[in-house]
Amino acid sequence: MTHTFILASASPRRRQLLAEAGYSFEVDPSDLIESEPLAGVAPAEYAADLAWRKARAVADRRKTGLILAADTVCAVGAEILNKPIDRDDAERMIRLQEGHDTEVITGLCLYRADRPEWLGAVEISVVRFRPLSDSERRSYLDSGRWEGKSGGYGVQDHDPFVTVAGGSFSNVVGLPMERLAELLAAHPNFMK
Ligand SMILES: Cc1cn([C@H]2C[C@H](O)[C@@H](COP(=O)(O)OP(=O)(O)OP(=O)(O)O)O2)c(=O)[nH]c1=O
Repeated sequence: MTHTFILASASPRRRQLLAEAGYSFEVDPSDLIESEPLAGVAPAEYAADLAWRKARAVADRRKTGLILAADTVCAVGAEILNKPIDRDDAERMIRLQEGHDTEVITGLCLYRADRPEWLGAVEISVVRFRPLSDSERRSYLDSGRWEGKSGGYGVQDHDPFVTVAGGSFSNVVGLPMERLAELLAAHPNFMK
């Protein structure tokens, strides 16, 4: 079964995952300015809230249609890692994650602009981050592959220092495809 979504995202990874799974959709990014997490906010709460706000921003503009939005963050303990703002920030994030099992959390929101009604979910995967030598770290940071990616890495880029040790791979890349399919199957009336 295919569904027509409005994908409220500028992420090429989300676009690719949805297309590969055979969903029909158009792209209309939210352009939401992502606020930094407030102290004490749990990563799952933060990601779910941002996904909802991205969906809501597009729903307000479009007035009709089924909006799909997501937000992915990495977490080391309670510390939330968003997209690095520059190379130094990427280095800070990489160093924080080295030698740890980290969590990658994606908040997902399906929002019906015409009613309005929404469904939300949060998916958590575990990523194992091995320590890097100084020269490995430097050459990785020089590569710029950290740009636009939460935590400063892309598990899909096949960098040898990160592996998914638990949970969904697509969730780490930005969209938990299994969870999306479950949500749609569990709420058939939502689609009508
Ligand atoms: C951890 C990780 C994140 N990412 C990406 C997915 C997301 O594009 C990005 C997290 O930032 P997001 O704010 O979730 O998304 P975005 O700004 O790219 O796009 P939009 O808000 O318009 O939907 O990090 C990877 O590509 N690979 C990874 O391994």
